[in-house]
Amino acid sequence: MKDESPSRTRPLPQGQGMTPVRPDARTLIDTFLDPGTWRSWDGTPADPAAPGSGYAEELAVARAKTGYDESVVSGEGLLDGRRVAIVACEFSFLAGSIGVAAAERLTAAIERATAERLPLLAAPASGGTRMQEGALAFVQMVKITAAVAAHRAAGLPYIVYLRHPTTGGVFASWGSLGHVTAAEPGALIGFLGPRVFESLHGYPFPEGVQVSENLFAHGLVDAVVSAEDARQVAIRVLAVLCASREGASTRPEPDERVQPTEAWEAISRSRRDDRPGVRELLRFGAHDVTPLNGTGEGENDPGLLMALARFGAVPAVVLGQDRSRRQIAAPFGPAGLRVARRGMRLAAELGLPLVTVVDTSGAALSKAAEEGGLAAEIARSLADLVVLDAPTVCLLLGEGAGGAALALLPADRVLCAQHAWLSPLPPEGASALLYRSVDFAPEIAAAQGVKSTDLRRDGIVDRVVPELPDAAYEPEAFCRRVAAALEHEIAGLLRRPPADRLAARLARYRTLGTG
Ligand SMILES: CC(C)(COP(=O)(O)OP(=O)(O)OC[C@H]1O[C@@H](n2cnc3c(N)ncnc32)[C@H](O)[C@@H]1OP(=O)(O)O)[C@@H](O)C(=O)NCCC(=O)NCCSC(=O)CC(=O)O
Repeated sequence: MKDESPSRTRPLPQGQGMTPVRPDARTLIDTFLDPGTWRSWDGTPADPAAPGSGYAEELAVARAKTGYDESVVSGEGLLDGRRVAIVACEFSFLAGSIGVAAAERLTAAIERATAERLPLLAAPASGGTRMQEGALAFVQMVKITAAVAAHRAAGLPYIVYLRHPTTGGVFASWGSLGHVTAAEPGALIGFLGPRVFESLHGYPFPEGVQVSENLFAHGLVDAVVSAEDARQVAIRVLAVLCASREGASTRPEPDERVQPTEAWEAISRSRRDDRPGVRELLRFGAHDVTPLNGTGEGENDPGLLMALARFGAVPAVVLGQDRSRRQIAAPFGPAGLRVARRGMRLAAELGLPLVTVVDTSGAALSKAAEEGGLAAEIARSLADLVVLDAPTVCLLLGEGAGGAALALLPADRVLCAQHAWLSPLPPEGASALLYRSVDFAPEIAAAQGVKSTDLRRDGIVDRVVPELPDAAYEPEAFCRRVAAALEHEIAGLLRRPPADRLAARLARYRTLGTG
C-alpha cells in the first residue's frame, strides 16, 4: 500500500528530550516489513457516529486531516521473508483511540491471523477507549483480548511494540499481552494519561514513571528499541518461536568418558571466577539469541538470565542462573524464580523446548527473600517444571547448591558439566550442620555423592559433558561442546511423543533412589 498520508510523522510533546519525530502507522509498517510486501486487510469501517452529530464531524475532520479512515490499520506482509500479520494504531487519528469500528478491525485481523496461523505483530499508540463512544467502546477491549487469548492458545506468537503514547484500555488489554514486548525509546507508556491525572488531582503525575525505560527497569517490557531495531528483534524472536519442532536428527551421541575427579577438586574448579557461565554458553554455543527481561509483572532479578535462542537447528527458551552477576547483584532470589516461571509458561504455551541452567552458590538468604516467598517460589517452580508440557533439558553448569538449584532441576534430560555438582547445601553448610564447623566440607562433599559422575551413577544426571581439562581453560570449545550436547538432547526429545516424554519424566523422579 502506498502512503498518501500528509502526517507521516509527529513531533514529540514538550519535555520528552530531543528526539524530533515518531513514525506514523504506515511508516512504521514500512520500517518493519520487507519492502513492497504490505497488503492491507482493511475494508471500509462502519460509521459509529449519528449523521450530523459533532462526533460525525470529528471523524470527517480526522479522515481529511490524516488520510486514515480509522485509528487502526491491519494487514499482512513479509518479515525477512516470513509471512506475518500486523496491526498498528495511528495516533493522529483521534489519538489512536479505540471505538467499535476500530475494535472490529483489530479483532477481525487477529482472528484472521489465527485462522491462517500467522505470527501477529501489534504496534499500539493510543489514548485508550474512544471517549465519544463511551461504555460500548470501553467493553470492546474484552473482545480484542479474547481474540489475542485465542491466538496465543493456538500456540501462535504475539509480539508487541509499544509506541508513544500508549495508555488506558489499550495498554491494559492487547498492549500488555505479548509473548515478547518491546517499547519505543522515551515513549510515554502508562495506564492513566498524565493530562487526565493532573486535571483530576490538581498536581502532576510523578515524572519518569510512565516511560519505556522505567518499564524496562521494572521488568515490564523486554527491550527499549527504535522501530528499525524492533524489526531486527522481531526477526530474531520469530526465528526461534517459529523454528521447526520436528527435531532434526543430529550426529550420534559421542562417547564422552570423563576422568574421575575428587568432589572437592570439582567444587573448587566450579568456583573459579573465570569459569564460563550461561552468558558464555549463549555467546559461543547459541545463535538468534534474544534476552527477555523480567516477569512482565513488575519484578526482575539480575541473577536469572532468560533468553530465546537456538542451539544448532533447535529452538529453546533458556533460563540460566547468571554467575557473572554475583559480584554486583544480590543473589538469586524469589523474583528470579518468578522470572523463570514466566519462561516456563512461554515454553509450554508455544511448545518450545526449555533449557534450565543451574549455576548457583545458593539462594538469597535474607529478610526480603523470606518475605518475598522464596520457599514457596521454589515449590511452585518444581511443581511447574515437573509437569511442564514442553521438552525440558537441565544443564548443571557449575555450582548447584540448595533449593535454588533444585528449583530448576526437574527435566526430561539432565546434563552435567564434568566439574559441576549438586548438593542440598553448600558443602561448608553441610559440614557446619553436622559438625558445627566448616572444616569438613571436602569429606562431606565426597560422602554426599555431589559430583558429576556420582550424579550419573545415581540416575540424577543422564550425561556428563567433559572439560578438557577444565572449562575455564577452554571456554569456547567447552561451550560449543555443551551446546552440541543440548542440541542432541532436545532433538531427541522432540522426536518423542509428548505423552511418553512426560510419563518418562514423572517415572524418573518417582523412582530415583528406589529403582
Ligand atoms: C494520550 C495522551 C498522553 C496524549 O497526549 P498529547 O499531548 O500527545 O495529545 P492530546 O492530549 O492533545 O490528545 C490529542 C487529541 O486526542 C484527544 N484524545 C486523547 N485521548 C482520547 C481518547 N481516549 N478518546 C478520544 N479522544 C482522545 C485529545 O482530546 C486531543 O484532542 P484535541 O486535539 O481535539 O484537543 C493524552 O491525550 C492523554 O492523557 N489521554 C488520556 C489517556 C487515558 O487516560 N485514557 C484512558 C481512557 S479510558 C480507557 O481507556 C479505559 C481504561 O482505562 O480501562
